[in-house]
Order: sequence, then structure tokens, then C-alpha cells
Amino acid sequence: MNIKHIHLHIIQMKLKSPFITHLEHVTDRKGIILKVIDDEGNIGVGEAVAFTTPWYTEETVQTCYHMIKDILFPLIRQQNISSPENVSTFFLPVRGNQMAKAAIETAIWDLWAKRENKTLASVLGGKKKVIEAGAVVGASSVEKALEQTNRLVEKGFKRIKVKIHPGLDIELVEQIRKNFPDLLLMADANSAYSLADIERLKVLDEYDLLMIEQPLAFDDIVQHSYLQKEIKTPICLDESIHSIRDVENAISLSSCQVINIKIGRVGGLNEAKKIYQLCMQHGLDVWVGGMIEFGVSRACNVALSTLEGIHIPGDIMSSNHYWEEDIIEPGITVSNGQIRVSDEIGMGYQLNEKRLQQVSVFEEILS
Ligand SMILES: O=C(O)CCC(=O)c1ccccc1C(=O)O
Ligand SMILES: [Mg+2]
Repeated sequence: MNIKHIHLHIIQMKLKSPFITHLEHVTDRKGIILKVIDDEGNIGVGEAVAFTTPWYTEETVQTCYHMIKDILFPLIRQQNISSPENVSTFFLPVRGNQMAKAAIETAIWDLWAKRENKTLASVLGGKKKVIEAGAVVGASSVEKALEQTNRLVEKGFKRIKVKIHPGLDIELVEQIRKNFPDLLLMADANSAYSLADIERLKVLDEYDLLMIEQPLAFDDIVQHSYLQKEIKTPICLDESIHSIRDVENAISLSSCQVINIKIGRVGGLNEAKKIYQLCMQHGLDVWVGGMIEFGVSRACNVALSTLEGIHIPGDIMSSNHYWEEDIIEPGITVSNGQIRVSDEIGMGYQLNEKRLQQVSVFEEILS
């Protein structure tokens, strides 16, 4: 397999309603959709999931664009790629920039699956035909969060993740628990706490949370291991995990019991799968995280979730949760908290070219 061109689109869409965390209010989403085109004209599609500002990780839409165009594409252009598992080896000279790497790598997986006439899920080794969806609540007050939770539970979601930070945490979790005693409820702090907040975190420990995601610093693994010894709620690492080595370190320090895998944050599907395998060997739970993404990345998340052993519902909602109209067709739908896995080849969905054009703010073909 030989990549001749990459067709890049920067797209922009408004969220139906703002997604609120203590770090950022996301109201407008930009992203990069790219098509990799091989020497026979076959096309694979990928998405760079970085945001416009570096509030979640250091990458941005602009850094991804630069990396893809000026650094990463030249490394794979006209190279003989024998399997999508090898793409990351071409990127070895480049430190970091996982989301930019993942955008190209996932597109090559899609292309590969299409060339093999198989689904992306099956080339990854996934067997599940139906996956569990999970919803995320990012709201500015207890009342709004309760309202959103209500609506999502009514829709059939069995797992809800709620964004928390000091000041919007204990009462929020207490209220949701009171209203939904049996709900699979988890909290994501996006690094809003420090070890000085241990008493507050011990209060949260009493609400039977499925897990607490990234309570401490975005680049920490050591302090999470101190915290995990003090609380019974399993810690899940998100921001701290960029590679399999980060997971090895977290395992050896007992820093967490759960890993949130985001394909973009770890540099692609090959690394994501290796992390999944390591977690299975060591008895850690894994699930697939979300990035308020467009349909291409979401389709990859669905495919990854088909691996056996990923039983915790991921941050995977329907296309119409955030968007009036997604860029894939058909849109991803959730029914009774579940997503039926597409049996179409590749990522399982087609790009909606008309919609892609509508939301493109810039495009370029690299040769
Ligand atoms: O994609 C979603 O539905 C939201 C998932 C989410 O919580 C999130 C969204 C953007 C950036 C970081 C995170 C996170 O998991 O911390
Ligand atoms: Mg998170």
C-alpha cells in the first residue's frame, strides 16, 4: 500500500448546546477530516480530534495541520506500507503529536479494511455486534446537570459520566445518586483537584461511583498512586496516558484501576489495541473515551469498542447528540443505550460529501 495524496479539510460546526467543563466551554468545534488516497485511487478517511486551543492536551487544530502537512505526510508519502500496524514506525522520528499521527493512522486502517473488503471492527479483531453507549454531562449547575441526566436516562443510557470540579461536585453527585440509585455513574474531573483536596475526594468516595476519571494533574502518574491508596473508588486515567509506556508505569505504581483509551490521545489504533491488550493481561478495565468528535472519529471508537473485554460503556453518543447534522451517513444512532455495529466495510459509514463541503472552512490536497 502506497499513499499518494492526502486531501485535508478543516471543518467547523456549532454544538447544539455548549459542553461545559471547568477548563473550557465548548460551543463551536473545529476539526480536521482527511482522506488518504493510495496509488489505485482507494480512499481511507480519518479525523484529527484536537481542539482549537490546548485546554485538554497540547495539540490544536493548527498544530495538527502543520504536523500532518509538513512533517508526517512527507514521512509516509510513496512509502510501501505493508500493514496499518506499521504506520507508527514511520512516525518514530517524531516526538508526541499523537492526535496528528492518529488522524493519518486511522485513515490508513480504514483504507486497509476497505482494500481487504472487511469492516474496521473485524480487522481490529473485534467480535461484538452491539456495543454499549454512554453519555456525558458537562453542565454549569446542579440543576442543569440533573435535567440533562434525566433526559439521557429517559433515552435509555445506562451509564452517565458527569464533569466535576471543586464547588460543583459533592452536591451534584449526591443529587444524581439520590434520583438514580442504580445508575452506572462516574465523574470526570479533568485534573481539577490536587492531593490537598483529599478530604473532598473522600466524601465523593461514598457515592458508589463506577470510577473517578483524572482527578489529579494532567501529566501525573505518581500522585494518582498515592490517591488510589486513600480511596476505594477506582481511579481512571485519561490525560496522563499517551502511550503503552504510560500504562506500564501506571500499572507498576498502581496509579489506577481503569484506563480511558482515546485513539487520538495515544497516536492511533495500533497503540490503542496494544494498550487494550496490556490492560486485559493485568486485569485493568478499559473503555473508549470521547472527544466531542465528528462521525469519523466516532466510527473508529465504535469499531474499537467491539473488542471483547471492553464492557464498560464508552463516551459514545449518537451523531445527533452534539450535531444538527453529522458528516457521516447514516449518522450513528443509539437505541436503548446501545449501538448496533455497522457491517459495511471500512469504518462502517460513508462520508456525507455534501455536508462535508457545507462545513469546510479550508481545504488542501497534498501530493
Ligand atoms: O465526547 C464526549 O461526549 C465527551 C467526552 C469528554 O468528557 C471529553 C471531551 C473533550 C475533551 C476531554 C474529555 C474527557 O474525557 O476528559
Ligand atoms: Mg476525561
